[in-house]
Amino acid sequence: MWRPSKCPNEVSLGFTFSLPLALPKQVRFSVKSRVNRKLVVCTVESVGSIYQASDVRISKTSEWKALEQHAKNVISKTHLRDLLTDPERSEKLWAEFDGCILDYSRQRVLPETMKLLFDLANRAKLQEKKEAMFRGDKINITENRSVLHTALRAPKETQLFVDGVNIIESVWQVLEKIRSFSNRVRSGQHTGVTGRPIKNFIAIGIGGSYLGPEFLHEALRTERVASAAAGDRILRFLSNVDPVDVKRATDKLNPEETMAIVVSKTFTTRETNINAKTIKDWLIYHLGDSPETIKKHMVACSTNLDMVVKFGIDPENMFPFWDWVGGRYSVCSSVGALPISLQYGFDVFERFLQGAHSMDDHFRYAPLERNLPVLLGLLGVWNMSFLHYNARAIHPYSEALLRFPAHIQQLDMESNGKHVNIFGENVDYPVGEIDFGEPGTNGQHSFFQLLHMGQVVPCDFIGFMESQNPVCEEGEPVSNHDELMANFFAQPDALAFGKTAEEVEKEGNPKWLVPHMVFTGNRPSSCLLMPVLDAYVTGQLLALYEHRTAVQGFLWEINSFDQFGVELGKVLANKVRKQLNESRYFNKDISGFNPSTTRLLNRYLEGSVGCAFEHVYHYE
Ligand SMILES: O=P(O)(O)OC[C@H]1O[C@](O)(CO)[C@@H](O)[C@@H]1O
Repeated sequence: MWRPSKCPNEVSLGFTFSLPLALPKQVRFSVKSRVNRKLVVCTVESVGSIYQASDVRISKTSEWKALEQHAKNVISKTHLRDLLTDPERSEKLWAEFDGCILDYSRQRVLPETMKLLFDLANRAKLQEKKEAMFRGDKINITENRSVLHTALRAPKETQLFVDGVNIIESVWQVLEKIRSFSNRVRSGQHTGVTGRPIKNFIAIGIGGSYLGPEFLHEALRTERVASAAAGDRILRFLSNVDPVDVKRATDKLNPEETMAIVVSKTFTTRETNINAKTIKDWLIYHLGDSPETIKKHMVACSTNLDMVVKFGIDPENMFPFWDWVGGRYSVCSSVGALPISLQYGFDVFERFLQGAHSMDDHFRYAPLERNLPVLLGLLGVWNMSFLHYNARAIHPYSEALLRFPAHIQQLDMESNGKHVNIFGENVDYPVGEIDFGEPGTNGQHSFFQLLHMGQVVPCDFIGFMESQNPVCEEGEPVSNHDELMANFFAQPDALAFGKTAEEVEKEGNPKWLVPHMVFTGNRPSSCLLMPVLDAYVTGQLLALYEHRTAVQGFLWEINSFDQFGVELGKVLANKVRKQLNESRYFNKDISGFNPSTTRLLNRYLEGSVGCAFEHVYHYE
């Protein structure tokens, strides 16, 4: 597939086209064309040979049809209760890598189903697409960008050239800068403006500039090595533009000992900019309005040096990353590296990178049949597109992963929540699940009723061989971690086997009550069993789920790496902001909105602002 790029500004060719060529690498050449009678010369570049407009669309291939038939004629007639009696099947539906075990025998599949899914993966050129991603081809075609979060965790000695630059060298330059800066702050060499050591950090960012680092921070907070390294330091996150979040983030912190880390890829995100401004004012109010205050107490992670400098942050205190790192894939860049290294030390962050890299290599090189992210991705496609389950849940049996479901929710839903394929055509099959989850056992006492008796939601159960914080309570039959894990083992079987009317009756329940107590079962899930949750394992887990999302996007032939869906709401908020400014301070009537919004806005304006500006600014 080919796309026009580098056209003169006034010309938008607005199309992509294919040539009957399948070239192995990206190439560029120029074409002359007449647009509005003007002769223009554009550079045209291949986005690689992985997508050809002339290819048969995935849902029209014989491999896709075979799976549809298989779902209808074979799988629909099976029940997990029966499938799980077959030891050979259980043995086959199991894969292991580097301490991580995936048992997918409770998925509604047979070994034959997996074979058909591998055929589909081959037909979708999964191997080539993976390779194109790792190689740095511009597979994010709508934004003309490479997708190289895997380069963020590549070992220092490796090389990867993108547009003539060895990006691994750039990655490690930033990591080394973070290592040295975090060492200086942690050792007290870099103090606050009043000379006090810095021991509180507020990471200001939203979406991908927040959820990944927060999940990682929570995962490490109770881990032995990381928590010892953190000492009495405090790391908090400020994401929501709700001023209440400012209160929560700054509550009881001494500004003299606090550093704000502004994390924004674009540095144009309204929520982050307002929060950064609010924290800047908070620091200035308490520490004085001198350039030193900002220099000592504010740093940034961004791709936008100009805006960082304009904001007033010393360019020396900016830790860059690159346009080939998508926001939701950015936790391994300075976005996660800086806050986590300040809180826990760089060594802990480096272990996290190593875990992620180990999973990257496995994803890149292991055969499909033993490849954990590929297996998870294929099962996702199977459940969504062939069995039509449109949601899925993640249940980590570890409180330390309490923010993991939220991170995966953004990662996956922002990536695969699409309605057109890579060619711009409507997809004629369901893509993009609704992801949600809670740590077990909390989820069990909340929404599991629906999972057992209501809609069918495929689940991932994530458990750990050992606890981060082992406790044995005298008089109890098992340790607290075993108690937790008893649930990890029980829930998938309860979902799979259910309980028949006959079984309920046998328990002596009155007849009228029986239907209320029947569990239909046949509800699919996967079990991931991992070693104790440390920085390395957290890295493995992250990469596993990042690649699962990519696999699904590759098979569905969608672009998992853009996010235009978040734009429309932002544009409308701009219009509302202008209206609020004009109505509140310049007595203008609400205009230009539909009747429902006009009514709501009028009602809202009856409320009090609760604070005042010194000078009212007319917003344009
Ligand atoms: O890092 P930035 O540029 O502030 O963007 C924050 C987030 O906003 C989004 O663009 C949309 O919500 C995310 O993709 C991104 O992670």
